[in-house]
Amino acid sequence: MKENTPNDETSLFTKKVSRRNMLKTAGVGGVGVVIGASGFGGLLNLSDSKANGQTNDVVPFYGTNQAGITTEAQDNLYFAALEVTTDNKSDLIQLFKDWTEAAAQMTAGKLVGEASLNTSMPPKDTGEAKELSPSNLTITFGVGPTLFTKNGKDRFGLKSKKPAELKDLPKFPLDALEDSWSGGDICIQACADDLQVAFHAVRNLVRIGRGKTIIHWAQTGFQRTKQADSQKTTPRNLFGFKDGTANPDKKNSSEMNEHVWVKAGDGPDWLVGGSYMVVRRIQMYIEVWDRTILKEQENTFGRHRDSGAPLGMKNEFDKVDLEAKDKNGNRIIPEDSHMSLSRGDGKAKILRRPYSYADGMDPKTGSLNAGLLFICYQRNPSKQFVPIQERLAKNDKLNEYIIHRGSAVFACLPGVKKGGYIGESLFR
Ligand SMILES: C=CC1=C(C)c2cc3[nH]c(cc4nc(cc5[nH]c(cc1n2)c(C)c5CCC(=O)O)C(CCC(=O)O)=C4C)c(C)c3C=C
Ligand SMILES: [Fe+2]
Repeated sequence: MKENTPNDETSLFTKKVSRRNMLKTAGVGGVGVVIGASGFGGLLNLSDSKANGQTNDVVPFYGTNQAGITTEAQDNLYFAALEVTTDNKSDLIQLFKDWTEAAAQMTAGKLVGEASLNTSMPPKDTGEAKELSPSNLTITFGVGPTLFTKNGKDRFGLKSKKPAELKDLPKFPLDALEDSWSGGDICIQACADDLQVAFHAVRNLVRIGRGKTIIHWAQTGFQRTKQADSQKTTPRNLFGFKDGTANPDKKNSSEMNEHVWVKAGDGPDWLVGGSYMVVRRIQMYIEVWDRTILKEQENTFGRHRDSGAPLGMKNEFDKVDLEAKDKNGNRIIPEDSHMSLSRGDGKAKILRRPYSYADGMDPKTGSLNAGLLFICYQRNPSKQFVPIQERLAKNDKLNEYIIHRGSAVFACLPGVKKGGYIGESLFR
């Protein structure tokens, strides 16, 4: 553990702006609130910093693409898959409008709706994020195949708009999928550097949707916090390995255009600027893994555990040579290792954005109920996730230690401009 370091001038200027301070600031009409900077020679004018968009933990909600896809992964996730219970298209459109307004408020660190002193009504905002900073909250909305047609019914007249790629994944060998962890008409992925902020976001959206939607399944997720790893090294999964090393570069827009964002000609125009999300809830047999010798663990992934380097190499980002042989002519990186199979010829890439989960213990076995909520984004699941998972499901050494329990595919909607609403292009 690192020692606490005293606040310095820089940290004062990057001090997080809490929802309470933002409200205070809004209430004084442009006159800045000065926070305790005396003695350090610096004053932070919250009004100015907010007006200039200088708060350091706000991810802009509006944009060409939705946030939460190429955004650097926050520490926590709250994911919900919803079922739509209304059959009324206008109600559904109004819901997306209401969600857009609330999501824009919450990601900016504000409360939902106007504050009210009416004690005869439930408050508009549920309150648990009141003093909390925006925490880099992102809220990402997606629509599942069943929003378009369910049990043969076209409830919202959207059937003709359904993209060919928006369909259930094929059944893979060893799948043990449960309905209670699969599918959904709509998904909400809320990510934040504070779990209470992420939970608050989903809770308030679900509350707004009451009478029109119900929760089908939900999952919290975590990774190491950036506070615990100030170097922001690649996070490790619950098997202790660095997970995310060979991801495409989120900051490289041409890579994102090639692998992540749907383009004109890929399918219906309403999804241009969106992306397909594949979610798999994968249970990890932690106790079995913990009894496995290190050499076998490393052969399973094809990487060294501590450094994250490809087997036979020293550093995490050293070039991978799947053909490299040892002095006996054997491959250094086993052909059935997770890296070898997931990489394949290296052409089909996905943007992985997974979170670990830990949900108590399995009452049947007494073992820890933990795993990975594997979330990935791509332009075309049939050409990206599916061929990779087909190779993994057949031969991956990792299959001895994991089991897929849930599966869902969503079309994540394009981004929204101020004045517009999420899903506008679909309902137009
Ligand atoms: C079908 C897609 C994938 C599933 C499902 C999946 C599950 C899964 N992965 C790990 C841990 C690691 N995965 C790593 C690399 C990696 N995994 C996939 C795809 C799926 N993984 C890809 C495309 C890659 C990159 C391959 C490459 O190009 O090198 C690694 C190695 C480090 C890294 O690059 O991130 C680890 C570790 C777990 C634990 C898991 C299911 C529980
Ligand atoms: Fe993987």
